[in-house]
Amino acid sequence: MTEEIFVPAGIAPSAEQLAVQLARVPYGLVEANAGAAKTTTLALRIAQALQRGAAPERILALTYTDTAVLALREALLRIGLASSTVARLRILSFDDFSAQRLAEIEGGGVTRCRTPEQIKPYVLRAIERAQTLPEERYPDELLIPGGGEGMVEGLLNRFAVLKGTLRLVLDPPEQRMSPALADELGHDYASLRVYSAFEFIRRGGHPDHPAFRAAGDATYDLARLIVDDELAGSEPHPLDLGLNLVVLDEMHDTNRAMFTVLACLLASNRRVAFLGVGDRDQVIHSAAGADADFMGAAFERGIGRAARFPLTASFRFGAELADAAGRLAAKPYRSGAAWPTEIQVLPFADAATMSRHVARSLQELRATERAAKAGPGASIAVLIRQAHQSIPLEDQLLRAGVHYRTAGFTSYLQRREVLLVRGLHAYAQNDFSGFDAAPTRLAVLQALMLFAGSYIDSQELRLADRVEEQERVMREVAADPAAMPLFIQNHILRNADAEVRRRLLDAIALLRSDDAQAFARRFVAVLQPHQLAARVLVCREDIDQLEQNLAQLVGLIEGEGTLEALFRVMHEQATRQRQMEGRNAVVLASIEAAKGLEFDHVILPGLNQGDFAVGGHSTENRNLLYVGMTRARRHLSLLFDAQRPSRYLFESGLLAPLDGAPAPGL
Ligand SMILES: Nc1ncnc2c1ncn2[C@@H]1O[C@H](COP(=O)(O)OP(=O)(O)OP(=O)(O)O)[C@@H](O)[C@H]1O
Repeated sequence: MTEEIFVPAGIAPSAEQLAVQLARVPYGLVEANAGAAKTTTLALRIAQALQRGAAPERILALTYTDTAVLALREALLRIGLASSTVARLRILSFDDFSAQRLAEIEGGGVTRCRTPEQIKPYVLRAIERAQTLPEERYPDELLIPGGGEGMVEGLLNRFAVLKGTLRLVLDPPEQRMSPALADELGHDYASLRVYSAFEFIRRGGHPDHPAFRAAGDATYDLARLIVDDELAGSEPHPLDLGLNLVVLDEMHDTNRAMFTVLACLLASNRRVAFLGVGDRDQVIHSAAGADADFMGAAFERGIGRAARFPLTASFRFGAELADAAGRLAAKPYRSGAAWPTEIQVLPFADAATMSRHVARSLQELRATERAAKAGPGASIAVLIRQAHQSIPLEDQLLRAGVHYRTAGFTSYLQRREVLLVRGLHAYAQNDFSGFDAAPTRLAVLQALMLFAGSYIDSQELRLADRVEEQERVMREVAADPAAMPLFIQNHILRNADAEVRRRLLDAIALLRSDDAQAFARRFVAVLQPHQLAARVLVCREDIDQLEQNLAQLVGLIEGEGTLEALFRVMHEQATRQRQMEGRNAVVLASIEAAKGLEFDHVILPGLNQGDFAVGGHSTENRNLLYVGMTRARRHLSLLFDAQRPSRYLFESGLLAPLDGAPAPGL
């Protein structure tokens, strides 16, 4: 009997795609380049399973990120599945799926912490606990200067690797931990001791479930239950969902904990088939132990023999871009698209000129589209490496009237440090009328509180009442602009630590003087944002970004001339931003946030030596450019500082080194 084949809308599947769609193998794997239709082919495989009679609830699609969840949903709708059917499929990120299963097992009640700042108090308590345990045999190893504040980020990174790799779960050391053993395990003794104290605190208090979970913890906790054989006796098995099909997108980002859950999932659903897809050159999350080998030999070793399917050509872009991406990633790259992709590589004298160029070309493009009245305009993304790059860009987009939305970071006008400065200026001028919406005034108060050191943002139950009370009072104050100055004076500045208060008051005096030149020259030195941020934020990258954000903000004064004009323009821009239309908006996003998506035009500004390869050349930095440039369908623009092009522009063959020129830098 020949089977009925699902026929998608809009595309004619290639023979390679059909082979995957119709496969009847227990396990299938596809390793293929960006744009080679991996997500679309997963969607086709799902559609075929539905065609064969599977109920949507018996199909599970897993991804690494929330963006990939959206990309898969869109691919399913694009090939013609009804939205009511797509809504019934289980499409989840790995961590959300694990959290859902654990909620079934534990009965819920576990708080999920979303930011490192929310976990910070627990890490500090773990350091304290590790240092004061009476049975500690190497107390000298645990002497940490300065109360451990500066170590929180590094510790969290090490915890993520320990959890992602299940290092201490699969291979528990037989002897008691010692500095020599820690060394053998490839970690330092202090980190491992603080890690056990942290896990003790996280698990403490309740017999059935932990107190809280941060990103990755749900997958780790579920993997632990599996490794410790704690699910084996349950009837039915908590991972037996009667599934017919499991698909996994972005499989290159799989770590050991995820793989353990996947293996158990496939073993617990008797009649399940599996299809995983990925691209080794898109690994940008190796910090949590991601290892592309789980698509390779490790799959065979851990789960079973898999049929391997090719998808050899990119449907997203033409041969020029396939060629450049192939050179960058040093692999063969074919294009199967019926159109050429135009690539522009443009040098600029500085970031301001570059931003003006981007805004002007987008303005012209939208005007041409409007004149042609040809339906929805092209999809456009400006993809940036670091959030602070958005400030001159957003400033120019707002001036040019280009509608945009941000992804992966908040718009610069809403960032905490920018709200802090705008709030200090309004306080200095005793005029909050520029903040015309109560939620923005509330955000200003929260930013001031945060940097003054009086903001409570904690998941700890003993602080819950205080958090709620603080929020209530701030909401009340924010409702009335006239109440802002007194509250800032009496509750924020007065309660701030003496050193911080001095800096804030100096900054206010400088803003009150209305002296643009003094502002440009001295504001950063007076406010000392680095120290201000280091007291409250956890990640070095966030602290650096905050400092860079303020430097960029101060730089905007050049275009304005007076302080009054600068802050008035920001108020006006914030109002204009609230009125922007979502439809046809340009997407201004981090590269990470655009992974899995595609756009007709992609603009990548800032391909400069020293800017793009944050922290120096690494595979992850190269992969970020690979991910960014392969989002483009028809046009790709790479913009760089004429004096210092990134070495990746040479590696991708998009810039030719001049004869006798020095070797390109980073
Ligand atoms: N048979 C086909 N004919 C024409 N276009 C196709 C075909 N199959 C897929 N496409 C299109 O190719 C583009 C890339 O597909 P898709 O997003 O699935 O690639 P991908 O491999 O998942 O990419 P990435 O790894 O970069 O996220 C999409 O626009 C999709 O609609």
